[in-house]
Amino acid sequence: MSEETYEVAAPTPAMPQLRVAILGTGKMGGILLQAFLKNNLVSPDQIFATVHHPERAQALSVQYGIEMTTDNLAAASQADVILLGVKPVQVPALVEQIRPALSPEKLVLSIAASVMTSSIEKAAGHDLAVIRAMPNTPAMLAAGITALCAGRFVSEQQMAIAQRIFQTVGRTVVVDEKHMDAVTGLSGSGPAFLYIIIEALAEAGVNVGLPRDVATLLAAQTTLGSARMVLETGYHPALLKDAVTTPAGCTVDGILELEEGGLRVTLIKAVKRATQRAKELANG
Ligand SMILES: NC(=O)C1=CN([C@@H]2O[C@H](COP(=O)(O)OP(=O)(O)OC[C@H]3O[C@@H](n4cnc5c(N)ncnc54)[C@H](O)[C@@H]3O)[C@@H](O)[C@H]2O)C=CC1
Ligand SMILES: O=C(O)[C@@H]1CCC=N1
Repeated sequence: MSEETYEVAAPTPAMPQLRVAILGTGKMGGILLQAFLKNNLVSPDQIFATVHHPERAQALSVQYGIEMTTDNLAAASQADVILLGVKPVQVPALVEQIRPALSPEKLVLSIAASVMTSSIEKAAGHDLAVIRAMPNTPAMLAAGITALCAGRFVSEQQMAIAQRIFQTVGRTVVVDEKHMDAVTGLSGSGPAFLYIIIEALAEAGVNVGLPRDVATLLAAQTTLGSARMVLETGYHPALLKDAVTTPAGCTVDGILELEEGGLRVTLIKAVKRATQRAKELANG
């Protein structure tokens, strides 16, 4: 297995000096916040998070034992690394709001789909280090993958810091920014596509007589095991498929149905469509 594992994230050393702000602690921001705390990446007094509603800030503050408010500028002012976790269309207003806190020494990590590093740099009005990241929800189990790309003013050291931060939630891969919408359509949205496949396989199991819990277990573990085979053997998926397909056996009959139903083309279209939509999200 490679150094970067996906079952359990590579142990990420604590960064004792680092102070992190998460602005917009929703589904994805919340997953990241919990991972940072669980992995002792930073201690609770080094992390400052915000949400939109004061009541939610209060409740989450108690839940996580951290400073949690609705004051983005105050949170950003206290941090070295500022993670933008709001919706794409909300990013420009957020950057405008925290502009007084954006000095050239700070590192901005944006997980917003669609939003270009250049638009954040421009809104900051100076040479700001911006890294765009696209994590996915299996981050909750440290089984995610985060693609990262650097803006114009990012040093190698800052990219290394970003990788260490996102390694708390799984693997990381550095890509050119021109690929980020495609990454969004594939691995950002991908868990939703795969849950539908798992749900459908389980439904099929029920249809052929299995109890639902057994069918769901079989479908999910088969998906997990098959993914591990691709990652850990390095074999092409087609070769692994061939090994399952006994001549004149039952698998080939199932494959025929999949091809006739257009599963392959449908998945390609789904990723293409999600990629296309990812390009538009920054504009609402
Ligand atoms: N959900 C996912 O699987 C992934 C989401 N993303 C990106 O993460 C971002 C957030 O997505 P989700 O977590 O799914 O949405 P969400 O709606 O759960 O989270 C957005 C959060 O922003 C907060 N918020 C809104 N306005 C705010 C403001 N002015 N100040 C502070 N907080 C504010 C809201 O209270 C909410 O908690 C999006 O940009 C999305 O593209 C990226 C990768 C995967
Ligand atoms: O659906 C979305 O827009 C976000 C980005 C990738 C996953 N969720």
